[in-house]
Amino acid sequence: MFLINDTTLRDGEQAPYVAFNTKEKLDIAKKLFEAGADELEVGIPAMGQKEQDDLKEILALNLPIRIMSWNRATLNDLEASINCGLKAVDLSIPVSDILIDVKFGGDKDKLLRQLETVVLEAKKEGLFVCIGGEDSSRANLDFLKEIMSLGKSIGADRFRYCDTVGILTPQKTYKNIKELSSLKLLDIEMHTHNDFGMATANAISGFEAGAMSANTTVIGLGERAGNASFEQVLMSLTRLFGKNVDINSEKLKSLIQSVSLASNRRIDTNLPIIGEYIFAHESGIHVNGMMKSKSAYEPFTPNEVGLQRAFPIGKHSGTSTLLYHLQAMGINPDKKRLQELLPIVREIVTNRKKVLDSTELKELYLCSLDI
Ligand SMILES: CC(=O)SCCNC(=O)CCNC(=O)[C@H](O)C(C)(C)COP(=O)(O)OP(=O)(O)OC[C@H]1O[C@@H](n2cnc3c(N)ncnc32)[C@H](O)[C@@H]1OP(=O)(O)O
Ligand SMILES: O=C(O)CCC(=O)C(=O)O
Repeated sequence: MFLINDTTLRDGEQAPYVAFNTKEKLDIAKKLFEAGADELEVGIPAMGQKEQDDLKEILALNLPIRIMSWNRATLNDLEASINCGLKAVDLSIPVSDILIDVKFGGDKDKLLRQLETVVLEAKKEGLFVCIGGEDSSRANLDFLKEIMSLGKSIGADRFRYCDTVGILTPQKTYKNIKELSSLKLLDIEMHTHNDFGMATANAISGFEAGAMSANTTVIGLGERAGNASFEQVLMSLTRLFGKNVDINSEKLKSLIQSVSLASNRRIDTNLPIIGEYIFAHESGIHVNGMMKSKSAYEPFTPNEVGLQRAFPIGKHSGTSTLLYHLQAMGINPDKKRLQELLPIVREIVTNRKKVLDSTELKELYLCSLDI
């Protein structure tokens, strides 16, 4: 069982120039649940009253999934979470030498003592505790093992392995997670960043190596280049690894639109899983194949993600595309004429940088009959 713990409402909102209001947060939380998220990380109580009020409203939705907050591993942050009524917390602690220097003046003993105190307090309150290993990918593996052993001995439930600055590769992820997961100390959660475009691949690689869950964000929103994307991880798990999620395409589409609007980020037309053009087949050979079998050039169907298939009439079209459009308008064209039309279509499209619509094609075809 591999869980998706979505952090659109925490790390996603940390993306520069992004700020969600309460209504947007509630809408996104509901839609994340409906689209298949197993758990949600929804905010940072230490930010103050407004954030705490929002968190309470999200909890009041009573979604039947785990709702978590993000906290520094401090008693004050923990207290703020407890006061909100949260039953699950991520307690974050730096684990790489560079961040231990920055945040704990290099004092690992102090760090371990503080972590122990705060985890024990959280467990005393009956909370589910995930230890967030900030900057795990730049940390010494032996130190991670020490943190995980300590975590296990004091009752923590999970360790979040964070690729905080996004420097992992799938191979390195696999090696590190395999080594840590084989110790069977704590369940491991992947938290991957996209600085080199590998966040989703690294999350999946962690899963293959024994991690039990991954943080995601819708449209990959998040710090700097963002996080592993919810829709990419969800679809990869269901389509490539057989995870049993009933993806509701309408819900996915509506979730993505909500996050795009609330974050003021547009969705690239070629964005995997959800980009508007990812089922637009222009190349002649592809269209020819698609006319014979719908799975010829598609890894999954557009309706699974609420998109539509298209066959634009463009520079790379072949006669199959022209035939498809003309037949749809009740014309049974002469194949030789279609061959003659191809260079004309290419020239028009290249000159004006815009594909032909089917009416223009019809006119072109009918004109060619008059010549
Ligand atoms: C990798 C990540 O994504 S971590 C999550 C980061 N997210 C955010 O920062 C978004 C929300 N943050 C905020 O609203 C504010 O930064 C607050 C409310 C949390 C804190 O604000 P301030 O009190 O003004 O502190 P400020 O942000 O300047 O500094 C953070 C402090 O937390 C300390 N700190 C950071 N991480 C940790 C940690 N995991 N455990 C303990 N202390 C920590 C820092 O060392 C610093 O302490 P210092 O003041 O003694 O130098
Ligand atoms: O410590 C955590 O739980 C996550 C922190 C984070 O967002 C990161 O390391 O990128």
